[in-house]
Amino acid sequence: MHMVTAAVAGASGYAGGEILRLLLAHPEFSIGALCAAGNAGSRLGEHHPHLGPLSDRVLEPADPELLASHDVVFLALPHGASAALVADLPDSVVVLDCGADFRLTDAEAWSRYYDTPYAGSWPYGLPELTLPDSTGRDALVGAGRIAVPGCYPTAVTLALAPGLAAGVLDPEDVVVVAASGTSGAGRSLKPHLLGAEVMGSMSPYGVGGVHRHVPEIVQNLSAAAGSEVSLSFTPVLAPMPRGILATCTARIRVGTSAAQVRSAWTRAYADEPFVHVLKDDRQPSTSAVLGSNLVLVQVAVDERAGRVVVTAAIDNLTKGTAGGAVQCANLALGLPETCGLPMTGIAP
Ligand SMILES: NC(=O)C1=CN([C@@H]2O[C@H](COP(=O)(O)OP(=O)(O)OC[C@H]3O[C@@H](n4cnc5c(N)ncnc54)[C@H](OP(=O)(O)O)[C@@H]3O)[C@@H](O)[C@H]2O)C=CC1
Ligand SMILES: CC(=O)N[C@@H](CCC(=O)OP(=O)(O)O)C(=O)O
Repeated sequence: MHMVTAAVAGASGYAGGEILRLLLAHPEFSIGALCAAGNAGSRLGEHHPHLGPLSDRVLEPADPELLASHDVVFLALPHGASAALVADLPDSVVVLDCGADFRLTDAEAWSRYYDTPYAGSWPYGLPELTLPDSTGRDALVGAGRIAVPGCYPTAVTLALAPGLAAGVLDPEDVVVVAASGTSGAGRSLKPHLLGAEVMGSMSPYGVGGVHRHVPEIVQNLSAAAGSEVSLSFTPVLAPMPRGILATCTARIRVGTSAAQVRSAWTRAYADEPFVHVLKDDRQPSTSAVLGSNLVLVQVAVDERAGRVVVTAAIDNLTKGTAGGAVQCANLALGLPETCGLPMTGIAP
């Protein structure tokens, strides 16, 4: 097979930079056009000095004709910018959208949480999503368009879907608190994300069910459960560049043993290369998944509260965005799913 040519739109941003880091190590991809908006004309090294071999590459405007000359296009753009670009891309180009534009199947939910017009929905790029009789992978093999999940939805969905799909959890009482590193907010200047505001401090935001990942998580968990899930979701900003740690609890169905609960997760993830259910009482940490496509999960039963407590750690830029996108591109192209993806974190 010839090398797969890939263009990256949004190359100067955090997600675009991480996609390029992964593509540089991928044996089947060659890196084509690197596109940006206001930073078009500058060199990639100004934005991503860590991507040495690509330092002198000049960023170009994200022109559909240029993108269309590649086998694969990764879009890492702000919400609302993808639809106009893909309208002019032929079906033969495989497109992975890291933005939210094509993630939601419910137009009404989109308009409640986003301020751009509803663009439609594409196959959802979470291969390990546990559904009652299948996985999310089925929709992705050979797909031409894929909506890459948000970072919180990746962690929370992988934490809870096995228990909901197995029917051991009550879908009507799901509570999640998840902490994220600041790169999750992207690179553009945000006053509440200046160093002095973030360093040495943690703070919740989007409190009270208003965060735009609520409908995406509900969509995923409801598909796993086979019925509408009721979710309370609170994100927390943590003083670190990367990483998400999600703490997810749900009521265990009466009559379910602790062993039955845990086996829902060990069965679902037994053959998943990136998702590891931790043994004993070890807990996931964001440092252990840094730079990797791994998801570390622990499942504990709080017998007194009658609840499961599932903790999950990912790197928001790797499995939470760019790694997920490359994993989906592998599936779309018929390559081994793990091809080119980091299976280990960096420690200490
Ligand atoms: N950061 C994360 O952890 C995650 C991000 N995502 C999603 O990935 C996408 C990118 O996020 P992130 O990298 O963090 O954002 P950044 O703000 O860091 O980067 C945005 C990129 O998009 C480019 N851009 C902006 N507007 C346009 C436009 N109209 N046409 C073409 N290019 C444009 C910017 O170019 P320029 O520099 O020239 O302005 C820049 O390269 C978002 O949709 C985000 O929600 C998803 C999951 C997690
Ligand atoms: C820390 C932080 O600000 N995180 C982002 C989530 C980023 C993400 O996953 O992305 P999408 O925008 O692609 O949905 C937020 O809460 O908005």
